[in-house]
Amino acid sequence: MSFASSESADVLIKASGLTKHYDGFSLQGVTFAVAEGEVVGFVGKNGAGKSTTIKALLGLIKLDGGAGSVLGHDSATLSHPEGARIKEQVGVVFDTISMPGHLKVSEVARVYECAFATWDQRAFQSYLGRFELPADKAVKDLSRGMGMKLSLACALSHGAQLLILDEATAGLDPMARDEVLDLLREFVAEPGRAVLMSSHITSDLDKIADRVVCIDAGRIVFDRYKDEICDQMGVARCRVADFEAIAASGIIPDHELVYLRHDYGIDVLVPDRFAFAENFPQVPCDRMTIDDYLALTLKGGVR
Ligand SMILES: Nc1ncnc2c1ncn2[C@@H]1O[C@H](COP(=O)(O)OP(=O)(O)OP(=O)(O)O)[C@@H](O)[C@H]1O
Repeated sequence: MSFASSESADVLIKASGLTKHYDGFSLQGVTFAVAEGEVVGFVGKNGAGKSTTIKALLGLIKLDGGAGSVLGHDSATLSHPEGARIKEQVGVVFDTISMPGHLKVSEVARVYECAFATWDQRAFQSYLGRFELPADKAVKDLSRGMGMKLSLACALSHGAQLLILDEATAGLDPMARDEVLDLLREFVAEPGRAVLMSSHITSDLDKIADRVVCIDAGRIVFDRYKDEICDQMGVARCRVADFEAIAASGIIPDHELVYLRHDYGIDVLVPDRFAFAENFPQVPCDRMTIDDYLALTLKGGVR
């Protein structure tokens, strides 16, 4: 298991040994941090524990063990009245729209104005324009993608310092997702800010994440800088004979030789694709994507 370190910059989110037991599922000592200036992608299979972790960090569920903190405040206190001021500084988007369906898009602002002293109506209007959201349409009549855009517009319009997005780009078309990624880049470019986003759309994370944290069955299985994965690593597309030759060469130590068999060959995780290409120029070795890395890590075998 590999863990990146966020200790040099200000830590805006900290999960320290979070545990939570449900019937048939447990979060098991989830530990990671998100530092100022970072976009951290939170990935894992369905039911791996991403939303549970996010809810625990936001103080929406009670932990059985460990502690979370958001902007330096204990997660457990965020749902108390004194946590309201901290929550103003956190923009949260879940994959479901949590606004009254009968409200028109233009009226949603009134609800937020009451909830957030920091509500910025001008910013909200500008996001409505940018996302081409129809002001006179009722929330219940929005498409899923439009609803997600509205939730994002709200999350970005109350002066948040931190964005926590749970599957927030699901349901958006590729162009809308690119727009949202641009917004997130703009957001995080301001000092003192960070983004934690869970997503199954790893191509989005390829484009924007600084780090990727992966959870599986309630445990963190890796926490790595994206550049380490995408710029340095590779996937060797091997025939059986290539695989045996790679194993025999010792260029990748046996206990690190992670592979995944397919009908058409064997994919091998290559820690340094440039060194690999020098040693095995005849074996095709692609740049590693986050998707490849997830598949190899979660489904691959170790020789
Ligand atoms: N309130 C609850 N009561 C019982 N079990 C729960 C509860 N909330 C979540 N779980 C269980 O916890 C596990 C993790 O769920 P969670 O929603 O955190 O997964 P996830 O990684 O966000 O999945 P997905 O990618 O499908 O959204 C699942 O097995 C789920 O059924």
